[in-house]
Amino acid sequence: MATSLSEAYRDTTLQLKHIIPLDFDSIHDLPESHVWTTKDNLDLLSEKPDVLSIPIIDLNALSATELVRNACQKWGMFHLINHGIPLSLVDEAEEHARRLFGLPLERKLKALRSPSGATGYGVARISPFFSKLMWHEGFTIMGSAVDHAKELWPDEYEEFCDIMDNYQKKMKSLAYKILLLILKALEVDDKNQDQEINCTPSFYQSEGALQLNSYPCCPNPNRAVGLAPHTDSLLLTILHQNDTNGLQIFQEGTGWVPVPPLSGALVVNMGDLMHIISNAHFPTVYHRVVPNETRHRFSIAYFYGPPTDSIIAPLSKFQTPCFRPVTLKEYISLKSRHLEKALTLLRN
Ligand SMILES: O=C(O)CCC(=O)C(=O)O
Ligand SMILES: [Fe+2]
Repeated sequence: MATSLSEAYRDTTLQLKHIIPLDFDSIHDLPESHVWTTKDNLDLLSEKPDVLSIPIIDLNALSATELVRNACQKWGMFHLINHGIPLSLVDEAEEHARRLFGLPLERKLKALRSPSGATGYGVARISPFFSKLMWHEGFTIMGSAVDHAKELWPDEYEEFCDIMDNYQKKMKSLAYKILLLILKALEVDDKNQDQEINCTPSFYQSEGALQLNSYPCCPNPNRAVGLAPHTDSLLLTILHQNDTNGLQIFQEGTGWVPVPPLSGALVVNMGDLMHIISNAHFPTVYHRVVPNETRHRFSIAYFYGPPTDSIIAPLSKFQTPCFRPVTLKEYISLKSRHLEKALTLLRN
């Protein structure tokens, strides 16, 4: 039987300190557990001014394929405008994320992710790889949010679920459109997509996950980290960020480049699987979030991938594949044990 995405994430058991976030409401100073130093990977000084910025692409532009190809090659990321997602839906989803994170900690803990689970309230999944904790709390949804939503709001969970369902549905069809555009940018002929993509026909029956992120105002942002540097595992991520800075991407030879929010736009970034499929022509984006002293940042990330049993490999047009084939399930397991080294382990 096919493995669902949440089952694929269920093979690790974590300690509670790597699940339960801080009670941010009761904290006025940065606790030692959250103080990062250069040794802990805190490298804020290399941040570059706003002179560099990732491209803005209009989904309906005649030259969209060309623009996507250039953006993916150089940045692995772009802002997307005219994406067709109603802004009212994005606003509603953000509003409900705020409502969730605004609950008292005791209430949020009712929906705590279980030690071997994939969904619910908790710290970032990458947390066990770092000695210090992050200034962040998250809520992960895979499929229906109903079980956890009932734990949060026993009598009024339906609206939250409806909005998250609708948001995921719309994101999924947008992600599919973007995938087709990217395949075109990689010069995969429409007719030969199944053959070119060296994996099972079910590749297009995608699975996705929704990650709500909250980064409360931080008493000492220069010594804290919102979300530690990482790459996203699946094919591509579509991100909404509220009007608060924080996201940065790492550019080889340049350093950390800020990705300030652009009103009405969504941020699209390549994940590890796209890096594999493109035979490393498109970088997987190494990114992080820095906290803010006066503003509370919220973001909503939709991670889009193929079914977990799909085999992922460089497109067959690449004569010298630099990665060996891998199922998504196997890749998730490699990543949860080796984080960024997982890709290196697949190198031919
Ligand atoms: O909050 C953000 O901008 C980034 C979120 C992110 O990187 C993630 O959820 O994987
Ligand atoms: Fe990410």
